[in-house]
Amino acid sequence: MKGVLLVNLGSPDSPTPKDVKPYLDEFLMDERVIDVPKWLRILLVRGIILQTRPKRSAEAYSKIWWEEGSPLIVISERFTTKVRSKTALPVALGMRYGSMSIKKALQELKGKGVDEVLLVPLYPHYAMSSYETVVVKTMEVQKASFPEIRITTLPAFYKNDKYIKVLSEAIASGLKDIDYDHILFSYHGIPERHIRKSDPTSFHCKIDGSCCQTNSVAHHSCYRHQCYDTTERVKAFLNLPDDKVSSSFQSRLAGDPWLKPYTDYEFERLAKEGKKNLAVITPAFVSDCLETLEEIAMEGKEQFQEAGGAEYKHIPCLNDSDPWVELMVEWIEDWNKKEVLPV
Ligand SMILES: C=CC1=C(C)c2cc3[nH]c(cc4nc(cc5[nH]c(cc1n2)c(C)c5CCC(=O)O)C(CCC(=O)O)=C4C)c(C)c3C=C
Ligand SMILES: [Fe+2]
Ligand SMILES: [Fe+2]
Repeated sequence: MKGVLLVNLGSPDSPTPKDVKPYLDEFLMDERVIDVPKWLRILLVRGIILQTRPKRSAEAYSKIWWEEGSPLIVISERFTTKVRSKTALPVALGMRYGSMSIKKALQELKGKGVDEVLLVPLYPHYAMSSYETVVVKTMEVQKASFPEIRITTLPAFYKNDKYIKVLSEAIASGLKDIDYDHILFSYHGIPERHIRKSDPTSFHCKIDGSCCQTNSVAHHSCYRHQCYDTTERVKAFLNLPDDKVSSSFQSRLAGDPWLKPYTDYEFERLAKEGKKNLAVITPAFVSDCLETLEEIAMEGKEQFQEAGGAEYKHIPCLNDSDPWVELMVEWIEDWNKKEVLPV
């Protein structure tokens, strides 16, 4: 019997340093997130980062936490409930990090007689620290505990026509509330090194981005190319003026160079260039979370206005909106009935 496993990133159990610390430990000790030798990762994560970050992150989580829990978890649960109500297949939700594990979700599916699973990493773009780590972890759990289950993975959908339509229409609806001078597409950043590592040709990806317009097999796994592609496709769908749209990368950790331009520098640059009214979209995330609600909707607004900007609007992620739920159900049914996956 077929079933569906939706996987998002995960959150701490509560916005306290006590619960944030083990969550960050699991997250940052992932070799696809901090990709250095294990001894150095232990030194960096446990010896340095976890000494101070849990308190700072807990404060940030406290600002956005809902009565029902972490926005990312609550939204993912609402999405799952809606998807479940529109398909006959069993649908389970797991998280890559934290207590809602992938193992528990697979156990739930197995309990319902499922032996063929469609794995849906809830990320539009491929990055080794997001999409890839979900796939690798799920395969590890499958091999160790559920050898009878066969897994098929939904490809990254960053350029799928139907996804671009749903995303563009959500953006168009958000843009009605602001007489914008500029629209910033802010994607979660990754260290520059990661896109080199994900390049199967070992020579295509250039750190300056000059490679991303040339067609290459490397783009199947080039996060930066895929982000720019999403921006271009939305721009074309909505017929947005070229000079009013740009892309940037947020949420970097100190240390190595990350993908540029950096979102926080862009807020300042755009305001200083005289852009008064700014709309910000965050398409690397399908659900609102710490990185969109705190870093972009709260901190970003302050940064933009302090630098001279006036109106500022963060357009929400797709969350549990009906068009997004319906598209996911369509992909699930295509796989269920025709073994077809979205391209
Ligand atoms: C080396 C560090 C990190 C990489 C690489 C990274 C990539 C990456 N992350 C997301 C999506 C999310 N990240 C979120 C939070 C978050 N991310 C990092 C670090 C890296 N992410 C940290 C330390 C945190 C925790 C919060 C903090 O201390 O700042 C979230 C939000 C989680 C939530 O509970 O709301 C998401 C979602 C992607 C898509 C990605 C690669 C493309
Ligand atoms: Fe992250
Ligand atoms: Fe590229």
